[in-house]
Amino acid sequence: MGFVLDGLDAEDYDRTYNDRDLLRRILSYFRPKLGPMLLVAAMIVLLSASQAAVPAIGSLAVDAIADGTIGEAGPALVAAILGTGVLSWVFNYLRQKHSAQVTGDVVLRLREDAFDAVLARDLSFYDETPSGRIVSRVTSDTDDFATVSTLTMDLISQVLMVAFVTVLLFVRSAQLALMTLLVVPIVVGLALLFRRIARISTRRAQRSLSRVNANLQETMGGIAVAKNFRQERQVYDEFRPINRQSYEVTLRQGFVFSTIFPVLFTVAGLATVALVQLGGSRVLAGGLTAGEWYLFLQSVALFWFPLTSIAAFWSQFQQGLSASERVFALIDAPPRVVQTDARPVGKPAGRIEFRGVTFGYDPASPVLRDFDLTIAAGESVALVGHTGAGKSTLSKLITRFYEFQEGSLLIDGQDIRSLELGAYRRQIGAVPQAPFLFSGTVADNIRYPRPEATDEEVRRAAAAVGGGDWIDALPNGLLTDVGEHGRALSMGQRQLVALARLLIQDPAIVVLDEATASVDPLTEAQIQEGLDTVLAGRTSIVIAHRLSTIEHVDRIIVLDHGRIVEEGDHVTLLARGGRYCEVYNTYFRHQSPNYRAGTGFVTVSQGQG
Ligand SMILES: Nc1ncnc2c1ncn2[C@@H]1O[C@H](COP(=O)(O)OP(=O)(O)OP(=O)(O)O)[C@@H](O)[C@H]1O
Repeated sequence: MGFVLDGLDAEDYDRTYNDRDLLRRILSYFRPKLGPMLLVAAMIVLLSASQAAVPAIGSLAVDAIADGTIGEAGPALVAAILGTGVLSWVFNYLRQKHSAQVTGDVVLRLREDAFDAVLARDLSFYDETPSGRIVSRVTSDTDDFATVSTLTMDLISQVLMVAFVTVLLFVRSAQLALMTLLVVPIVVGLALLFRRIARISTRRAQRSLSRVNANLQETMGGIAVAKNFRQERQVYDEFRPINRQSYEVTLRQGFVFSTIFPVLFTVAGLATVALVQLGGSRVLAGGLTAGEWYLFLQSVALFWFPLTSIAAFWSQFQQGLSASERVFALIDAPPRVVQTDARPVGKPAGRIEFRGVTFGYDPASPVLRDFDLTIAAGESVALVGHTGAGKSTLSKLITRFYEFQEGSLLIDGQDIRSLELGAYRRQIGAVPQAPFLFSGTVADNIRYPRPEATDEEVRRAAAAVGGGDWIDALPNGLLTDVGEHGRALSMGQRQLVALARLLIQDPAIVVLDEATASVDPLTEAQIQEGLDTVLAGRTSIVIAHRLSTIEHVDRIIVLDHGRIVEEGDHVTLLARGGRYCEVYNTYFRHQSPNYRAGTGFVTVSQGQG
């Protein structure tokens, strides 16, 4: 279907639940609310009965007029109509109040479960799923689900009212009642047929909307880059087809839904004509009273009302059902990182061994093949190599953000899969290139891994990093507000905060992706000093971008296309003139204090590579 449906595929964790499972799942959310729901149900029954009483009283009035007894019966009938009006209002008020409470509670729990599931997802989930799509599952999808429960209660109420009217009609004339019921199978058949089509087009509409959300979210995230490169036009041009697609899909959904009404109204109109004809001839023949005839006409009209409103609600109903399906799929998505055991971790020494590890983001094209590497406890290792060599991939496996396909990864000789994941992660200090700071103060951010850390501990950690002078440079010291994502701090300051945070966490293993952005020499020196403090006594794996790091570490590992092509310390490797020297010439040479453009190249031996 070309453009209109492009990119509207399901997420790979999406699934289709059959109606029974979906219903069972939905009901499981309502079960804890059984008490208030029974109250709502009682109110619905009473409300429907009092509404159905109105045409019944009307038909008594018509009969009373016909046989001339309206004079005596009139006041009682008027009082009955008024009474049922007041009662309807009271029942309706109680129903609305309690059903709003039930729905609100259910959505609250559903949203908590969805958010909990999102937090539990592996990092691969976030790499693969645009955050806008996740946001729309947790927010608008749960809202759509709320609409379903409100609509369901409305529908039940209407259907009950029809049931009461039908009973009344049966009491007065079985023949007319049976005539009215004749149309039910036709309408139900049509509605069932329509249901399938509606569900498909609704699902597409939701996906297209979440594509719009995802695009907006990404744009906001990268707005600084877009503006810097004057790409506003291109960003807009990318948005337009996605927005257009949402328009087309929603329009198509509207068309699908609008087909049901003409069909239903036609059937309803034809059936009403037939019924009026049949019933009218019976009245003329004297088989029915005028009151029965009145009740019959009212019933036919009432009968169509819930049936057409089922169709009218169908779109929202379908929307809510497929929304709930999407939320459940998110909640049920199986984790990729699977632990086989939950052995206690304690304080590991920090020995890391990759044994024949094969891993690919897409298993069909591995990034690491049969990879072996042993890092001793307390050793500091720098990973270097051209972009895409697999440096970050190694760190993502150690942090257990991704699941490898073959081989084993041992921590202190124990299979990484057998460890208690939460405890293991607490022993891993991972620092990304651009450390993320949460809104709050510098102290809040340093305390992040251990909220119970005292002010004194926080102050000591900050002071231990780079001598602590950087804190004095902050306008409000440790109480300086870092702004959204830490934007109020310089890149260098953010890195210093991240290092102090590591000291509070006190992990056994540090995995650090060094920032590529250069900072001023003073901050650089503070960061270097901070690193020396933070890495002392811990196993560290640094994706190195700074000359001072590669000069200081115990061992440098040169990676190329997921393989180790050389290893050793800086001096030995430089002397060897191999692959390391190529990498050095490209990335590190210019950082030397003696660097002058065009000089300082290290000779690479022929035949290397
Ligand atoms: N989330 C991902 N999904 C799919 N492929 C990925 C993903 N992350 C990395 N890759 C691929 O895996 C390979 C290794 O990437 P990796 O990020 O480990 O390289 P790197 O050496 O850290 O590079 P850089 O220095 O640029 O960060 C690359 O070919 C990259 O395209």
